[in-house]
Amino acid sequence: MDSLDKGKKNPILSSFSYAVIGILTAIKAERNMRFHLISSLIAIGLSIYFSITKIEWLFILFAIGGMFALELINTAIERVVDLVTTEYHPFAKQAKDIAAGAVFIYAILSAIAGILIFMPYVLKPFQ
Ligand SMILES: Nc1ncnc2c1ncn2[C@@H]1O[C@H](COP(=O)(O)OP(=O)(O)OP(=O)(O)O)[C@@H](O)[C@H]1O
Repeated sequence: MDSLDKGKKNPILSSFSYAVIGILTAIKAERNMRFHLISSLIAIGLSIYFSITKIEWLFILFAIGGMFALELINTAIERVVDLVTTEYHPFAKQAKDIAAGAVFIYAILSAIAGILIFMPYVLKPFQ
């Protein structure tokens, strides 16, 4: 049995544990992941504080989950690019910048969703 066959006895459990290891590795290595973690905790805290509706929770949870998923994919792309070359290559630049672009678009959308959801709750006492 070589090292890649380890854990094949329970494939569901092992792929779950690899996924958790991947998430923890990215949180440890990537500053952006830690930023998303803190932002997510703040968003969840505000959602509980303002007792937002079920539909609003759905948007918040999809914003958080989507952001983490995209940042993980972006990190994986960065790793693969660095594995292929640490030399300057225009395709390496394109791959990293395009993946970063995907994260950026989702981050903007998530921020807009957050503002649209929380703003009315914040402004309510002043109306
Ligand atoms: N091998 C490469 N060839 C050409 N350009 C590269 C290469 N590696 C990185 N770059 C460019 O440098 C920028 C910074 O790359 P880096 O790998 O530090 O990722 P990053 O965008 O700073 O993300 P993070 O901070 O999450 O690691 C990239 O966005 C890309 O434009």
